[in-house]
Amino acid sequence: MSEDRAAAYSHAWIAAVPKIELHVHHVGATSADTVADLAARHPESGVPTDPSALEEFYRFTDFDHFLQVYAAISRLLSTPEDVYRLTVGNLADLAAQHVRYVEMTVTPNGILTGGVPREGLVEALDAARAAAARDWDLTVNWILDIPAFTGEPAEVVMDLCEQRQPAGLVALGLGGPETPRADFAAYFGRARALGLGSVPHAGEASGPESIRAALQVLKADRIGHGIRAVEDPAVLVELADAGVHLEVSPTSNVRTRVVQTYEDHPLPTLLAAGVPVSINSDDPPMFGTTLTRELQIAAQLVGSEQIPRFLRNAIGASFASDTVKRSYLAELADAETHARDG
Ligand SMILES: O=c1[nH]cnc2c1ncn2[C@@H]1O[C@H](CO)[C@@H](O)[C@H]1O
Repeated sequence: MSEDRAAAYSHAWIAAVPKIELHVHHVGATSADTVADLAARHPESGVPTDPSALEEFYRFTDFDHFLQVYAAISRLLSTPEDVYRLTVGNLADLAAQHVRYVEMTVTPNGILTGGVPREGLVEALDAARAAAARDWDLTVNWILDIPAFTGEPAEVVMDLCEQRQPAGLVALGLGGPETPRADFAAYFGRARALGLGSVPHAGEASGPESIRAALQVLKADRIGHGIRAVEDPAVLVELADAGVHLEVSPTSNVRTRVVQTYEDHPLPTLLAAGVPVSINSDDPPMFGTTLTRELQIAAQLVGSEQIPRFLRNAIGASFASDTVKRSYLAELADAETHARDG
């Protein structure tokens, strides 16, 4: 990693600043201790029951290997209480980093496969969301995603979208393997007709053509990752002109081996091209990181003076209410003033 530039904002300031998280996967945000506890109840799962052994389990050989591990952890959830405990724990970890607003991506398929009933899943998410608002002043909205595995049933996800469940559902996502994005056109058309946002992953494991399809066919409001836009200057221009925002997670890209090292990360090129970007944590414990650390890494890659801009981009590209947006922007402006004062 390049050495820190004359830091406008210190690592301590970044740790303390109020934050926004737009790209974090529900099960992928689970602490090692919670995963180990769940695994102890499912010895057949092959997931380590010792938190320190999880570190090795989380060493991914490539993106597909990462997806297999993710699926194994999702299947550990077997009751609504499991889902509630896991979700509240994950939201507490965000609140402790001064996250004020999160859009968390839930993959219903992975959890229902483990035997959690659909109503139980929805109730657990509703209760966790209410607890976060009450106990930590953390506003939570949800994105439901379709895992793009061949043959995976998407109607489960669409049914929940139609019922507007869970409370605070704001958008439809598309995760898992990067099969052609255009195959999912009908689902995203239905979601948009329901007033939901379109936030597919693209340009992570596959090239810039997936970003073009996400833009043109899925009418993406934002794109998960999208970093491989740098392989096609025309796609960079398309993103910048349309003002479509990329949710960038540097450590995720290094750990799934989409990018070889931090120095190779395309973040500086995206900024130079005028593409709006935010910094996110993706699956933080699985990648040995946190949102705070991702922002500190971004500061080292492109200069800490960019951090307030990333946070403003994030709230601007979010599906938060105007009230939440206004109150966050005031808090952020305050934090900037204090950095200058002191
Ligand atoms: O970085 C990521 N890229 C793509 N999918 C991801 C990522 N992190 C977690 N998932 C999750 O993997 C599921 C497969 O069961 C996806 O649906 C997605 O939510």
